Amino acid sequence: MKHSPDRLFAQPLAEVPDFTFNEDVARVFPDMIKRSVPGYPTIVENIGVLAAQFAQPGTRLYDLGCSLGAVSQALRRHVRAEGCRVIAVDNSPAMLERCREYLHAQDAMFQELLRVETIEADILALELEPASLVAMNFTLQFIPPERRLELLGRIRQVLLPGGALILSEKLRFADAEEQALLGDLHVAFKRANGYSELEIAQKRSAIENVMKPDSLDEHRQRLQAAGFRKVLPWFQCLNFVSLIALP
Ligand SMILES: C[S@@+](CC[C@H](N)C(=O)[O-])C[C@H]1O[C@@H](n2cnc3c(N)ncnc32)[C@H](O)[C@@H]1O
Ligand SMILES: O=C(O)C(=O)C[C@]1(C(=O)O)C=C[C@@H](O)C=C1
Repeated sequence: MKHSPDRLFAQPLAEVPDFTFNEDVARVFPDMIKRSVPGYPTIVENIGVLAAQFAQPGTRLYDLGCSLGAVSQALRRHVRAEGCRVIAVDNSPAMLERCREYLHAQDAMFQELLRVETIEADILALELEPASLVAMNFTLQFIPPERRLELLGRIRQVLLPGGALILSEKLRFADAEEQALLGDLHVAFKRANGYSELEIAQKRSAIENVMKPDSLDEHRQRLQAAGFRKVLPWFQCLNFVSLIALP
């Protein structure tokens, strides 16, 4: 599959539009997310490894906000429980079209083992069914904050005993000094990955109205309010974290 380097914000824009997961973003997304999210390849691969410990035979594994299906592909590489089915959901037609192509390319190796169904839908409107694993890799931060508890509550309701939610998010920090330092370190990460000051600034203004990160405390409290009994971070790199939440 052909994907291109991310130069979406390289030229000065008269006005920076709000960030959306459109065709332009879908085309450069593998490069964009790898250069923007510290630890992304490690997180994705290890979601597969963790999922293999929670997946139960004959159950559903959800990948909510699947984008190009990186997590679904990792699930296929690692989960060995019999008769599981991956349900990959995204509301961006551009993302989902490419996701289907990538998964199709992987079918030859894994179709027998782990079937994948892709669904173009708003996860807030989707009827969830019983599942042993739900992964939301950098998706909740794009859900309107006032809808997050309700969504997590519905996920908690469908999770089977012994299952898990794996939730990865960008973090904000209540402490101003921590916020400033980790924000600066994240900018340094982007710079080290070849983004210019202009690209970093324009991406920030594109994303600030659409992506609303929470603090780790807010995540813990909300997950507990949604009925999860245990929340444990298994990965953090700078201001990006991944949590395991147990029903
Ligand atoms: C940062 S990307 C996720 C990256 C992906 N999980 C991965 O690991 O490569 C966020 C995705 O969530 C999707 N999304 C945002 N809001 C959504 C919603 N309400 N319903 C379904 N998908 C949504 C976006 O279209 C986008 O593809
Ligand atoms: O915080 C940023 O600047 C990011 O680029 C983060 C982030 C994300 O966490 O999902 C935002 C959107 C992009 O699609 C990829 C990465």
